[in-house]
Amino acid sequence: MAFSGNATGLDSSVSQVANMDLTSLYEANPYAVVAAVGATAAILPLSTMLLGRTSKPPPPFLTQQWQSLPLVSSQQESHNVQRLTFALLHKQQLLGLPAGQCIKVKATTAKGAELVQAFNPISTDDTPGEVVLLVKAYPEGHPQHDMAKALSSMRKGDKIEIKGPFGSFKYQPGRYKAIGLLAGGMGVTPMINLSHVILKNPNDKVKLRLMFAANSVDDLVLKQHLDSLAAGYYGKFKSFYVVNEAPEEGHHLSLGLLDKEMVAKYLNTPPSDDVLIVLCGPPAFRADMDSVLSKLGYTNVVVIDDM
Ligand SMILES: Cc1cc2nc3c(=O)[nH]c(=O)nc-3n(C[C@H](O)[C@H](O)[C@H](O)COP(=O)(O)OP(=O)(O)OC[C@H]3O[C@@H](n4cnc5c(N)ncnc54)[C@H](O)[C@@H]3O)c2cc1C
Repeated sequence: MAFSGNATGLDSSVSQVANMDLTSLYEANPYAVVAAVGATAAILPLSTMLLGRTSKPPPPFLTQQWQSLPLVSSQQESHNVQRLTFALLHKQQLLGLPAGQCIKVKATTAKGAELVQAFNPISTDDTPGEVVLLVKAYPEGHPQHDMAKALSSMRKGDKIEIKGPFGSFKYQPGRYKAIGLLAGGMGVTPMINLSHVILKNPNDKVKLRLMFAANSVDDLVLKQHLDSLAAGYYGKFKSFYVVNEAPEEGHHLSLGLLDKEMVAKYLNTPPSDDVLIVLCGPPAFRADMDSVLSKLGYTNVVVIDDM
C-alpha cells in the first residue's frame, strides 16, 4: 500500500486548519471553529501516523514465525514449471532474504493436509512488494508432488505461509574471485537469486560460472533470462548448459551428464581459497558433483540441500 499521495494531501489540509485565525473565525462562525478544531484533532494523529510510515520503509517481511501471503498471479513458465507471485504487506516492502538462503513455505492440500518445503524465491530486492517462486510439477508418488500440486492449484487470493531465512551459507561480497554455480534441474533457483544480487553490485568483481544440467532443453528453466545476463554482464557471468536428451538442431548444448572434464573446462579456474563452488540439485547430482569436485581439488564447496 502506497501512502505518499494521501499523506501529502492530509499534510496540506492539516496545515491549512492550523494556520487559520481562530479568534476572528469564532466571531464570524463559532460552529466553524468547533468543527475546525475537531477536524484538526481527528486528522493530526492520523496524519502523523501516515507520514511516519512514509518517512521510513516498512521492515523486511521475513521472520522466524509463519506469516501468510496472498497469491496475486500464476503463470506457466515452462512445460512443467509455474511462476507464482505473492504479495508482501506493502508495495515498498522487501522480503529480507540474504543471497544464498531460502525460505520455508507452508501450503495446504485439497484434503486439508499441511505441507512444508524449502524454496528459493527468484525475486530480489529489485522488485519490492512481492515474492516470486518457481514450482516444478512432479508425477504422483514423487516426494515433491503434493506440495507442487497444492501450490499450482492455488487461485488468486489464496494464501501460503512463509518463514525464514534459513541456510548456513551467507554470501560475503568481495570474498571470492570466482564462483562456480553447479545446478541440477530446479537446483538453479538459488543460483538465480545469488547471481542477481552479485551482478547488480558493481563493487563485486567476482566471476560467476553457471553450469546448468537438465533433462532436456525445455527443462532449462529461465535459460533465455540466463543468456541475457551473460550478454549483459559479459565476462562477469557465463552460463553453460548440459542436457541428457539430444537437443533439436540449433542449440549449442553439451549432451550427457555434467562430468569432471566439463566442470574443469567450464570453471577454468584452479582450486584456491578465493574460489567457491555452490551446488544444488537432486541427491544423485549432488553426490556425483561432490566426488567430481573433490577429484578436481575444490574444497570451498557449499551444498544447498534439505534442512
Ligand atoms: C533449499 C532448497 C530450495 C529449493 N527451492 C526450490 C524452488 O524454489 N523451486 C523448486 O521447484 N524446487 C526447489 N527445490 C527443490 C530442488 O531444487 C529440486 O527438487 C532438485 O534440484 C531436483 O530438481 P529437478 O527435479 O528439476 O531435477 P531432475 O530433473 O531430476 O534432474 C536434473 C538434472 O540433474 C542431473 N543429474 C541427475 N542425476 C545425476 C547424476 N547421478 N550425475 C550427474 N548428474 C545428474 C541430470 O543432468 C538431470 O537432468 C529446493 C530444494 C532445496 C533443498
